[in-house]
Amino acid sequence: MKLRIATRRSPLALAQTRWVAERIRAASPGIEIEEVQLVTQGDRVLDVPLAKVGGKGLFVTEVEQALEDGRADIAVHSMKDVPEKLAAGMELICVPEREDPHDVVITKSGEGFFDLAAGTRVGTSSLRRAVQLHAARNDVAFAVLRGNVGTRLRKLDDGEYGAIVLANAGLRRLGLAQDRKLEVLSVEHSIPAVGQGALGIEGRADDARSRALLATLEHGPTRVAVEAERAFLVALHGSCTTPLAAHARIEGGSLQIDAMVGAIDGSHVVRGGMHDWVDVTATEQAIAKAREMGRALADSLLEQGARALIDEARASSDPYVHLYSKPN
Ligand SMILES: NCc1[nH]cc(CCC(=O)O)c1CC(=O)O
Repeated sequence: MKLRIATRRSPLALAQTRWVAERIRAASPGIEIEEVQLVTQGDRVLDVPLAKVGGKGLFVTEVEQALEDGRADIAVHSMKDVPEKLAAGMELICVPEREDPHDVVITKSGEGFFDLAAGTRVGTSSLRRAVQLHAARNDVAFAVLRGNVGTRLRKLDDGEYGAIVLANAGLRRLGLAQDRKLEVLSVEHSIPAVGQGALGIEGRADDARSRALLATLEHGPTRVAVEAERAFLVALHGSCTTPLAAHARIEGGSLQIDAMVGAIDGSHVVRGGMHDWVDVTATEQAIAKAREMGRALADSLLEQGARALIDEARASSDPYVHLYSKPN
């Protein structure tokens, strides 16, 4: 029996794909797994901020096409890069257990974000990160930072930046977290991106065989949390330049969601949180409730004026001009 997995060729995408492959093999000994490696549009334009060239779909569309064409059975994505809507007939057929979802600040000498000297150049292309960190410290200078995780770390090592901000999950998956001086940012200081740290395994909705092969990887609490975050995202329908965050987790039988939407100039942030009990053993009901909570939290941010912030981000020809020292 053979399973073909479509994947991007970046080190992180390959690490994620091999993490999944290893677990499928453990659950179904004797299965043959083939990697179908693809170079996506998103991989070809690595020097431009992602938000400027068309956003999330860039990494996913060409991988998804391989599923539609029948060149692959499943595709492993970073959940963070999965667009609001998948192609017709496609589903997230498995959501494995989440890695650490938090953002981290990495420096060469190990000082924390609050110890950085005023004026320090902080590398991140994420307006979500910049807006939230600006709220905590308006005296550092944000600068665009692109490239895959290895490239970004090299730019820190080369002294182009005094600090950089990345997802801990990517570092950990690449085995790069342990030899780095980093500070994990709490949800209080930086609410992670929708889906951060989770994987989304996409397949054809009618492909029962792939779904069965992945059944042991499915992780109920992660699925429920991700569904809440994605319902929030869909309700607000931000563009890829919207400083927007939502993070959900299950704590003691309760689902907690925290979310924010910010102005691209960092002048204004609306935030909110919500918690309610969920029974993750009754997954369908828990998912329905999680989605309702995500939508309700979106409504509460809309009541606080989130729409104007989202529209402003969408209309801006250069959303980086306000908070970034050297827009490009
Ligand atoms: N936007 C690129 C991207 N997509 C997923 C990850 C990291 C892993 C994850 O969030 O699951 C990263 C890099 C980063 O934000 O540092």
